[in-house]
Amino acid sequence: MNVRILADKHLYHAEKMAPTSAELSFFEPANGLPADAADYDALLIRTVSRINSDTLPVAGNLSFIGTATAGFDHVDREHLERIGVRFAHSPGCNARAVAEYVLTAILRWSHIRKQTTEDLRVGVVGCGNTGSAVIDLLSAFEIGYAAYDPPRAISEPHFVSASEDELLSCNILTFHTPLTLAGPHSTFHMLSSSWLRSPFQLIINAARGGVVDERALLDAIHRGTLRDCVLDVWEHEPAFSDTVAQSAFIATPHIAGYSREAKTAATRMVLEQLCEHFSLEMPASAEPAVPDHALPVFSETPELADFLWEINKVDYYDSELRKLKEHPDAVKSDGFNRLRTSTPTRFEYATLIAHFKRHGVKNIPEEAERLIK
Ligand SMILES: NC(=O)c1ccc[n+]([C@@H]2O[C@H](COP(=O)([O-])OP(=O)(O)OC[C@H]3O[C@@H](n4cnc5c(N)ncnc54)[C@H](O)[C@@H]3O)[C@@H](O)[C@H]2O)c1
Ligand SMILES: O=C(O)[C@H](O)[C@H](O)COP(=O)(O)O
Repeated sequence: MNVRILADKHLYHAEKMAPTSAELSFFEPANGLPADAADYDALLIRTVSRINSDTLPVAGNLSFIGTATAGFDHVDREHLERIGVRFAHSPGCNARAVAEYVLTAILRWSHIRKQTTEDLRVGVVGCGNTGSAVIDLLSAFEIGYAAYDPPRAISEPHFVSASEDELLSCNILTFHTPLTLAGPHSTFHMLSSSWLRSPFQLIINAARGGVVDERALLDAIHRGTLRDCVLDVWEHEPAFSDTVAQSAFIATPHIAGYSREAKTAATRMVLEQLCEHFSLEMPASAEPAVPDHALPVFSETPELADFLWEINKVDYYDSELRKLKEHPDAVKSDGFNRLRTSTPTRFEYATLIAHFKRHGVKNIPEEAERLIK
């Protein structure tokens, strides 16, 4: 069978990793789903393409849709089941990348705000792939945490969730749940004025816009019960509120999970499921290699927070996003999407540190060893 695949043109390395026997075509997601999408056998998307009964009323030839992402709130899975299309995603593909973003943000914040990490207790909301990776890094740096995930405690008897009271007594909250609009554990506006009655030093949302009520967040900042927030995701993405962005300690355009390792894994995982579905052979794929020019110079050993800030791209995304402020919504949304798709993706810390050592970079902080998995 000649399998015809239609893929988002920004799907990382799709052309290098797709089965050679399949025919691969691309679409520009900014223009919506192409009218002929259902003529293909398989569709590969990212979070920016919504799949539901309006965008894809009938399956046509399609028997497989895969999103090369961990989250799938952009896909109506019940609709796909009704029209007989298999759905696949890439669970855990970017857990480590998001965890490194969160650690970097916490260390940067505590460095600038002059807080010692011993005084921090981080409430991790949602302890699946990403929340667990965050906990691994917090543990590696001896930062206290409370693991809050009541649904997981129900499905996994060995997992004990922190109580809501324990969670709300933390000074930092970081969110790692899916966005769900209904059900007993719905997460829409999970962080609202009710939880924000408790004082917090820092709120981090690298899950989905909508999990955090931005209006309640701003109110808490204005009231002084919340000191700072770090936002990677926004309620009306790709549009974002200037006021919220300007109030944020760090504001980024949904790139917490954007490492080359994560992007490679995301594409690979979804293609493996596609190959299994169509009985195709998956070609061997190589891990991304760091280009030689990416070498920092440290005249003396920096603090870990500065070292990570220097070698990460969070600072770049943050300053570029802020430059979009006060533009009309269409320009901001376009800029937001462009920043996400045209910025060369970062490498994870373990890869970078190994590369620096190989090339004799001096004065790497000793604590950076804890980032090697
Ligand atoms: N910013 C980014 O780049 C980025 C990257 C990856 C994932 N995400 C988002 O983060 C979400 C989580 O990712 P993951 O890979 O860890 O998913 P996952 O499915 O492995 O884990 C999600 C966890 O959240 C828990 N949960 C669900 N409802 C909850 C509730 N009401 N209270 C507490 N816990 C709850 C689940 O029980 C589960 O353990 C994704 O769905 C996606 O939306 C964002
Ligand atoms: O859910 C996910 O995996 C993340 O939000 C992911 O980083 C989104 O990636 P994109 O849709 O931009 O490729």
